[in-house]
Amino acid sequence: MSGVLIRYKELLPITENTPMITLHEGDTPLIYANNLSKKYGIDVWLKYEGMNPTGSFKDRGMVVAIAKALEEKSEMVICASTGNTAASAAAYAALTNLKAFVVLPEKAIALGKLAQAIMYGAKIISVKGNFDDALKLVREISQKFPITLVNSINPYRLEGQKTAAFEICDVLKRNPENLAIPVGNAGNISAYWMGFKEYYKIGKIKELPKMLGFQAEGAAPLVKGHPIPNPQTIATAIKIGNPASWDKAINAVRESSGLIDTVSDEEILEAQKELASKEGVFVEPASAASWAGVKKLLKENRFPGEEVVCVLTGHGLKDPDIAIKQAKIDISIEPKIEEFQKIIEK
Ligand SMILES: Cc1ncc(COP(=O)(O)O)c(/C=C/C(=O)C(=O)O)c1O
Repeated sequence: MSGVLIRYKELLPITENTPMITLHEGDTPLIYANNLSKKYGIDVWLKYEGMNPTGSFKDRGMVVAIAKALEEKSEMVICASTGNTAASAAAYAALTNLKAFVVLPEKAIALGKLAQAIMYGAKIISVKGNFDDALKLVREISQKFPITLVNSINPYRLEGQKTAAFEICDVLKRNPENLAIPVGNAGNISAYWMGFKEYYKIGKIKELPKMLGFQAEGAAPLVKGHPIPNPQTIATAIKIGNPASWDKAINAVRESSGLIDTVSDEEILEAQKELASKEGVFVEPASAASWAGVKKLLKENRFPGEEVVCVLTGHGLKDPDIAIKQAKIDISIEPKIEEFQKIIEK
């Protein structure tokens, strides 16, 4: 049987009472980007987390958080979300007959994610504010009501998400030299670092990678060094002004001698297009921040080394609006072969 709970049982907080649930999350592709590696002169690997059951890396952590909630006889779960946590919580709650409340910043959720939360049957609550306001509210709710909070402040979330670091090392049979990752609420960069350190401790890898975190220019509290009250970016998944795992993320960057930097919305959209058109890997804008950041470092001659694994955190179909806005329908013709003839002869 596949799934995160089974595959890394010994390294997860699993007891004999933990229900071994799964939507067959994890074991996502680690793709060698031939074209990008050739063009940019470094080895580029893509960890395609969009291939998880609900289309983002959130499933890794959610399966552990929901399994532990069931073990603790919880009947309701809640999360604030920019969309992917909500989609994942709704899916695993559906699987396990838990009631899920998802609290979303109004008018800021990508279409695909909203569709998922609706179809999986979550109770959708839209708040008049941003993600940070929503997170503050759900923290208060989970203190006051018998509802398990499943945001990445729930330690079981990071426990599950660290398994992506294990998978990368298992496939490469070593640690990667550098890991590039988008940073919003900062749980994922913290979870990867936790995973690499655990693998190092048990002798599975001989060295530790540098952690290269990237935030959107208009939503970069970790880079600016203070919360951003009104974060702005087209990459709605990382439109977060006050990350819950702030200290863990800074610690991961510091301990790994890595860095945290910003990328513009333009650089994000360019990277999203390049990943799709050059490697056939379609990711949502926030995910492309990892590749956009590597390109920025290469351009400024600051890239540390010769290899990188870019974490591509969510599938491109999550945010079709953004993708369609980038495209233009090239040609419209009468459905006649002669019309096509004119095109191909140009
Ligand atoms: C596609 C995608 N890429 C990157 C991030 C940033 O990860 P963290 O730095 O661990 O927050 C998110 C985060 C989304 C939420 O926080 C949510 O869904 O509420 C994401 O969906």
